[in-house]
Amino acid sequence: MQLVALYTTPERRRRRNGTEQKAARMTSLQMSAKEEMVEKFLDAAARGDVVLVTAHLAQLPSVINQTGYSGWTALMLAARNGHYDVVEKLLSHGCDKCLVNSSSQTAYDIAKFWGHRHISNLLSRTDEGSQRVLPGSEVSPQENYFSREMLDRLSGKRTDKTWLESKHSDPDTVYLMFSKLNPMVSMPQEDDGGETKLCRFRYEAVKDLLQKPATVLIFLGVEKRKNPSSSSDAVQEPPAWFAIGSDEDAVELLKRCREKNCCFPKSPHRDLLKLNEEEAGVVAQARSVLSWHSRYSFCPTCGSSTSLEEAGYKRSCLNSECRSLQGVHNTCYPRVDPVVIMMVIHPDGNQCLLGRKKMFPPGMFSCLAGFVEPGESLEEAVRREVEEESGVKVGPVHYVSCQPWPMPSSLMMGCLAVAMSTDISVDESEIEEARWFPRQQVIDSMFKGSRPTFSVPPRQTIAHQLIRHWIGINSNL
Ligand SMILES: NC(=O)c1ccc[n+]([C@@H]2O[C@H](COP(=O)([O-])OP(=O)(O)OC[C@H]3O[C@@H](n4cnc5c(N)ncnc54)[C@H](O)[C@@H]3O)[C@@H](O)[C@H]2O)c1
Ligand SMILES: [Mg+2]
Ligand SMILES: [Mg+2]
Ligand SMILES: [Mg+2]
Ligand SMILES: [Zn+2]
Repeated sequence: MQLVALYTTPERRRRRNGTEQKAARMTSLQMSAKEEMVEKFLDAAARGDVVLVTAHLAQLPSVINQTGYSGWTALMLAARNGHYDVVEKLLSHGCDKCLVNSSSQTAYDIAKFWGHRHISNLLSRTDEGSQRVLPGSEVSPQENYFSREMLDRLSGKRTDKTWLESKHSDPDTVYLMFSKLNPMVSMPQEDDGGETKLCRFRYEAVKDLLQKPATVLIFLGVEKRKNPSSSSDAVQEPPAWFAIGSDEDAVELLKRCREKNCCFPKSPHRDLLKLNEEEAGVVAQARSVLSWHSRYSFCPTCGSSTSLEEAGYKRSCLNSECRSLQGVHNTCYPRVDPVVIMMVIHPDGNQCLLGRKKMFPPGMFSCLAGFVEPGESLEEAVRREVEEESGVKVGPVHYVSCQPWPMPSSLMMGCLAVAMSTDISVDESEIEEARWFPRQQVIDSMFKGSRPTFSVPPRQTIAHQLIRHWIGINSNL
């Protein structure tokens, strides 16, 4: 294993490799203020100056994962030099512990190589036996795309008709427009960083639609307060958000919007992954509830018509004799389909099992996944789906994090699992190919290193995050 030796000052650090030699030719005057700050931050981390590290993070939070000229992050430097308190501080600020240096080492690899066991334990909490390949809980919870909640759902208000009506006509209320389950968005312009944005409407622009019987209106929640202590917030309620599902012609709906480049995306699997994290969370909620309404127009118990209640969160049967009106029935409420998605680790701890479906883009491999069946635990669903799809037998299973997946309404529960057998025999009806991939090959593909032999799904998918998670916690030393 190749590890660059460590330096404690920016000057010494830059002398180490090609990039560094180039940087050494650069005087500090030529460095931009930002670059200089990054170098000072990295130097503080390498020296174990937790006070200075904290000050830099407060001044410029984006510095946290920067690598500077050495290609090492602050976490790697602190892990190299055994600075436990700096590692702890960086983790508590949400630093990315999966990043690798030019030798494909994570901070965990580095701490382990240099014998800082208290730090490698902090970075992964690895134990003996099967725990060796199946490390424990994350230091900070992982947040997946579609998971962020920018709205407070205020479910208690769903039955408060007076409050809801006052919010309908409130000039601050935000309405999102959906056609065939897709939100109206403005497509990226050159000057806005390539982000797709939701089109937001006010009451005046949509009030005629709210009167139409075919319109489905969902109360999504009120904006979470960013600074709850501010005095103006105490008197003013934060804006409420609603989603409108309309059956009007999409071209007519688009005419209502004054923004440029508006459309209803044709490919949700691609286009809904381009929103910012906050809007993605709102779309996950709205799209799943709207899709439930579109699929459950009639009572699943007796087939009668239903009425929409509780601000879009309930459908009640209109047949007074129906069983669904006695007691609580899950047919009346929006459905969520649980799915397990798993990163299966080889018993040697250094390879993982990935598969590809026929519909995947050429060369892409991903984690295996499957629907949880009735009366089945998460762990059993993982074992059954992996064996069905690849023939591999799985032992211990650990939950990592989950992701709402609004196509139309899955909850992806991400797990790590240890294989107990290694022979692969794929179920060709579901999977075209499954293979064991060595860690180095996965790192090369993930970080576009040398000669990637395959591709992984985009960062917005939990599959991608599970693969990164494994790279970050599992060393190949
Ligand atoms: N976010 C991600 O990273 C990610 C990655 C992989 C899969 N997924 C999602 O996970 C879902 C499940 O994965 P899978 O397709 O491999 O599952 P799977 O292996 O269970 O196979 C799917 C088949 O199971 C059957 N099935 C059983 N219950 C079902 C239900 N409630 N709804 C629909 N079909 C059901 C159908 O015949 C379907 O074709 C997919 O729909 C996909 O959208 C998301
Ligand atoms: Mg399956
Ligand atoms: Mg599957
Ligand atoms: Mg299945
Ligand atoms: Zn009924």
